[in-house]
Amino acid sequence: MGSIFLGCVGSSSKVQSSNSGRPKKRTIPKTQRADKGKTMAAAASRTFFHGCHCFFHNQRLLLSLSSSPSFLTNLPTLLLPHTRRLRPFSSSSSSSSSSSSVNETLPIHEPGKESLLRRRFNVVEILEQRGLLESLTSDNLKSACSDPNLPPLRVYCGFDPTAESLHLGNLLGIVVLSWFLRCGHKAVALVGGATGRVGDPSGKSLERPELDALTLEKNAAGIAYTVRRILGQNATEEDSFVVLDNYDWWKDFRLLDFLKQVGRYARVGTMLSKESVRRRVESEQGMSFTEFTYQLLQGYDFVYLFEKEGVNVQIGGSDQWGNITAGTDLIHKILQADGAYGLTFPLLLKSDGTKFGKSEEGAIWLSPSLLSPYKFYQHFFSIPDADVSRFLKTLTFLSLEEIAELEREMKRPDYVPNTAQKRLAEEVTRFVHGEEGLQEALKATEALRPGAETRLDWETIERLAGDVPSCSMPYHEVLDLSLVDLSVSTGLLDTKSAARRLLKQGGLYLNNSRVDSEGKKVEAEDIVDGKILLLSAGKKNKLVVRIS
Ligand SMILES: Nc1ncnc2c1ncn2[C@@H]1O[C@H](COP(=O)(O)OP(=O)(O)OP(=O)(O)O)[C@@H](O)[C@H]1O
Ligand SMILES: N[C@@H](Cc1ccc(O)cc1)C(=O)O
Repeated sequence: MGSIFLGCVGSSSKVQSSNSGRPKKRTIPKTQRADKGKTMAAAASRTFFHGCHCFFHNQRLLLSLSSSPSFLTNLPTLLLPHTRRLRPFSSSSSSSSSSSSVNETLPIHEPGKESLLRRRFNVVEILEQRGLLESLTSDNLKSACSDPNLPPLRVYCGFDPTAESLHLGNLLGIVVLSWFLRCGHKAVALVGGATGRVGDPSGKSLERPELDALTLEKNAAGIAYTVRRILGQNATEEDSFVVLDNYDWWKDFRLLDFLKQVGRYARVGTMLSKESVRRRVESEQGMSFTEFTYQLLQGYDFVYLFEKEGVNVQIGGSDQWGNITAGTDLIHKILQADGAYGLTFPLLLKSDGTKFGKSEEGAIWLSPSLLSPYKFYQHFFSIPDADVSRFLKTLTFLSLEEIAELEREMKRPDYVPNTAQKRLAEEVTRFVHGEEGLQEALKATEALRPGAETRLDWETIERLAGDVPSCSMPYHEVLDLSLVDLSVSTGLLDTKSAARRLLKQGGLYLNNSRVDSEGKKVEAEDIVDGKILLLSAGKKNKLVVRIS
């Protein structure tokens, strides 16, 4: 498995100019706020204000909590007035139909809740400390996110349905949304049912292949389900997030209205200067007009969400900077409103420096139907020591103190290898697949460990068959066959001499029990529940044999 690392994690974040594709260290100039802007801002503010929650703490309490092992995992339970489970936005529907998703508006403000407002944890500082902050459109977000006199922020992150599942790279967006939720803010996960039809050119050297409507709908439903599941099982506050689909507001938007309401405010020079456009325009293939317009679609999404849902922060990977600033610019120009922010986080990169994306090879899928919790867990369990600390900071909610302690442990002579990886694998698997998924992964890991005491049953091995190679053989061919021959005829090992060598070294296993004798043959009682066998060559190379 290739190692992965987070690229360009700066010690301090940049505040970038919104107009150019290149980072500049200056803040967005304040536009003059016209009456219309005031109305919008007030409307946005009104919607933000409902259901807000708070943290009863002072600096001392924060410090003492931050030294507890998983203070922010437990933080809502410790500090929030409400500890109810989230109302199942997440499970109320298992698929997202675009028309129903738009009805999932965040609830209306409950009067009297403002009095509960206290100083909040500063989510931007937390992200910065954990290497999850690349750039901000304005430093004002740092104060806006922790000011007790302001309503909670509403933050959104978009995901285009270009595959049926999200992947590890997308998980960063969900983690960042989750940090906002943990710090008392509200979140919107946006599925790009419309933008997925256009294709984001950001970070792509070639035009994306067009997907048919049915595939897009299926993918959108899968992604909405995954985000709801993950945020739902990790949020403790009812009504703190919704999942929307931008097809809902794009499907009836007519071209002439778009040109009048949006296109008129967009400057072609600015659009051309975006990183995603410049690179493609200079390429041999060039860029279609369709993909060129992408930034305006995502830009208008922010305008729409700002106006209708009171969303005032958009987050995304650093490749999204151009699209996010297209949105803040349009909010300034169309609505003449301040108070919209963009925040990007560094991309999770593979060891070859390429973005870990869903259309790349070897994606670590978040959907259990594409990658079992066991395989997901194993991925993190096998991460090189050099990457563990960064992954703990960016993908888990463990306190920095606890991570530092794990780092210290790793340097001790009596350190048990993979202890930190185990913790990482447990935390990330629980976050993505829930406690049940984690237990499934742990059970499978134990069952697959050569020499494990666990008695294997047919169901356990059958479940593993999705994760390891498998084959079928008739009962009469398997019975009495030597293990050496079986290893070769099933393709587990290439040659009989390789099988004999491994057996002598003690590396050949049948149903987790070491095969000691070259003469060992398959007996009726070796066939688990009369249906299945598990062969292992060493720790990692496994094969399931179904008996037909
Ligand atoms: N490797 C990554 N690291 C951090 N964020 C990522 C990564 N890949 C995608 N994202 C973020 O996930 C969000 C959704 O991205 P998107 O839907 O384009 O997925 P994608 O995996 O990049 O798709 P594709 O591979 O088709 O470009 C964006 O904010 C994007 O920046
Ligand atoms: N452009 C984003 C997805 C997205 C779509 C619509 C938005 O409004 C926001 C984000 C991506 O491909 O990564």
